[in-house]
Amino acid sequence: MASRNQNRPPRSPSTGKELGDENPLDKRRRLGAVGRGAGSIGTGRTRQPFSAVNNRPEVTAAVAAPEECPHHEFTKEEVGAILNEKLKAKKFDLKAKYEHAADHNKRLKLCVKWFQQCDENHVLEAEKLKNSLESVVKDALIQKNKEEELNSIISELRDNNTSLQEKLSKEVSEKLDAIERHITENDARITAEKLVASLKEELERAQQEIATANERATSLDNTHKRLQEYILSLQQYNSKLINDLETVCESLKRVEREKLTIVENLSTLRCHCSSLQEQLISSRVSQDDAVKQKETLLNEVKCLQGELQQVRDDRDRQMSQVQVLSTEIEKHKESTGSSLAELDNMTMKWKSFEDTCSSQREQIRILELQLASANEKLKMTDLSASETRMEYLEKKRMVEELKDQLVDMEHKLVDGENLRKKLHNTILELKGNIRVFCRVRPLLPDDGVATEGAIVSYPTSTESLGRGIDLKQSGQKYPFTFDKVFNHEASQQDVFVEISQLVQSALDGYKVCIFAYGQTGSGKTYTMMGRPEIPEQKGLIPRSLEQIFQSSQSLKAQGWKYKMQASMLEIYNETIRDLLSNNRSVGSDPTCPENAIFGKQYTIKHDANGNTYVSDLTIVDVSGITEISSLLRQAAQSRSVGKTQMNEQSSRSHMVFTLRISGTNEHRATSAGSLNLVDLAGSERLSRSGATGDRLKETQAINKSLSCLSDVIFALAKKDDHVPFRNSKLTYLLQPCLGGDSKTLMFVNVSPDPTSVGESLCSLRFAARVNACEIGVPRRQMTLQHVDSRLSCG
Ligand SMILES: Nc1ncnc2c1ncn2[C@@H]1O[C@H](COP(=O)(O)OP(=O)(O)OP(=O)(O)O)[C@@H](O)[C@H]1O
Repeated sequence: MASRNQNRPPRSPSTGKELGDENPLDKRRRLGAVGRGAGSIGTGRTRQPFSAVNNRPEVTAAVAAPEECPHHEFTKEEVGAILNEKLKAKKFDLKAKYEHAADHNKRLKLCVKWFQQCDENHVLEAEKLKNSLESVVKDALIQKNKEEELNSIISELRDNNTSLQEKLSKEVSEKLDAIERHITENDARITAEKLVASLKEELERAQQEIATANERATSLDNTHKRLQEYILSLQQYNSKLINDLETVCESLKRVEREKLTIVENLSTLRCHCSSLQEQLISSRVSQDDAVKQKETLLNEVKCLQGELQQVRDDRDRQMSQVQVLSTEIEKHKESTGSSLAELDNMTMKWKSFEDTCSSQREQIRILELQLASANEKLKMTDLSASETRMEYLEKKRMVEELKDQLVDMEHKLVDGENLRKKLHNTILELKGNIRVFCRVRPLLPDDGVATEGAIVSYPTSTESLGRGIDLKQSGQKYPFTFDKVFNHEASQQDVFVEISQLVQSALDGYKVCIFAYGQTGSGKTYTMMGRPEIPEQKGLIPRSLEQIFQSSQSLKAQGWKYKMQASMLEIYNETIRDLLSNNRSVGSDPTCPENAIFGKQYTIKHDANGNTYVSDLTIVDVSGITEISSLLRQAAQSRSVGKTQMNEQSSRSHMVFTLRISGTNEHRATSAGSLNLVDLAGSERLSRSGATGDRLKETQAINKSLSCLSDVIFALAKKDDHVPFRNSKLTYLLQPCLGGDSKTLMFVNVSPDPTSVGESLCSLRFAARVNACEIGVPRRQMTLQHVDSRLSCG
């Protein structure tokens, strides 16, 4: 700032204007004033103010009354005004003109006088100035010397000054730089301060975050510890399970060995039993003979006793006769009057009677001997009969014991089989595989006739008993093993027994999916739905629902309450259709556009828990089997069915029945399970189906979605990163069941029809692929509060 003032030109002290801007008259006046001032100093006269030095409004007063003020000082403008003044009076007003001219003259005189005075003053001043100039010149010489000195000093000073200026400019530039630096530093400091402030905020935030993170870390640590404990307990449980598994496997082997020995024992026991039964029968026969013999002997004895009695009666009678005769003889002898002839006669008679008596006595003795021997025989027979009876009772007891053993063994066998199934299921659950059951339907009247025996057979070896199936095609045998194989004799109840545990787990909070796959007419709909109106022919869907309702009723005693919601849809030609919608006309042609429910989107969505939802789908709250039965009837009537060359009533769509089960318990535990039962449309070769028009379109859509299903299965089996679930509505709908954490079971239905052997082979190969698929360990959606938080799971 100082340097800037230094560079400025000097200002006039009176006007404040810069002197460089001063006009020449003002300059002259200023100099005059200086001169007058100087003169006044030199002459000692009173200083005459020269108003030209300033432009104050004295001018007007001077012009107005010059005659009244003989020392009036004229300004340039006044002089100019007086000189240029013209006559303002009228042309013919000479008096006025004269007065004006006199006045003008007066003023001019005054002006001239003032001018002369000024001039005198100037002369005086000039002299004074001259004198002073001389003294000044002297002074000037002195001054010049001084000036020279001063000049040298000045030049030195200039040099100094320049160097100082340079220094100054340098310093100024440095200072400017420093200022700039300072500014930048200031800016930087401000930004740094801002940064510091923001950093402080961030620090605070970070500290807060650290604190929360620490809290989280501690909680995570706790969780980690708990998890580690849980993992440890799981590992222990796992190792215990593995140990259990090993022991169970060993016990299973032992059980199987025992089973084998039991089976052998059983067969030998059966043989023994049958021989014993034969013996029993023969002993019964011999006992019967002995009894008969005894009876005949008893009859004989009775006859003989009768005869003996008769003989005894005869003897007694004859004895009484003899006595009568003897008394008569005594009478005759006493009377001696009877004739000797009569006496001889009588003697003869008596003798003959005596003979008869002795012969009869002999007969009696013989008969008594016979009776004794018969009695002996009877005793013997009785003895042998009682022995036989004893033997029979002993044999009977043995048979009973064997029967008990047999029942025991059969129970053991069933228990062993159940244990094996349970272990097998546990192993599968641990492996996370899709389970596959195979079902072969009986031959139907419309099926072809096999030329070289049946195409389906079942191996009888212990390891594949009930699990193996062999398919014969062109003389070659293709063996397959599944988790269970049901032959054509298996009833609906036999099939249901095997899946009842799986169905039960839906109540326990698991997602369960059962679907039936197979060529058209192989028995999928029969297996899944059956004929609900005939009790023995009810399929898996009605049976599962009955079981679920019964179990939910019995679980009420343990404080569980369940809410169940049912929905049913079909995927027909890649379009979802609501089977429970009341807006839909029943039994109608699926290809007819009038059957579409306008405005309904039916889009499939999966949530984070792997639950599937279909928008706009009718969901019905159900609380009993009667409601379900009517829903199933409604759905069956709405389903798209058509006749094909392979099946009278062929399902032309994939049908999905879903029952969502949510349970709550008094202890605030909750479970959320679901049961998905799927009856797929049947695969069929276009060449065999004989389909045209809409049927052809349907068949193509069915085959495409089933091929998408097989693509998904193959990708899962290969553990591909990308599984094409979205390629079809069916696979996208089944995504949580195929690629998630649900318990999934597939039924592969096989037709024993020899003309379908190619399709059956394809189905069995596909099923074998499915059986090898690992989809993950089933996860239970269950929360248990107040029990053990570690057991809570999604
Ligand atoms: N286990 C069985 N016992 C008795 N009859 C059966 C059995 N399985 C299937 N059937 C009969 O076979 C015929 C075809 O069965 P179903 O309609 O269930 O086949 P599908 O595989 O569902 O065929 P589509 O895929 O064409 O619908 C029906 O008449 C059914 O009653």
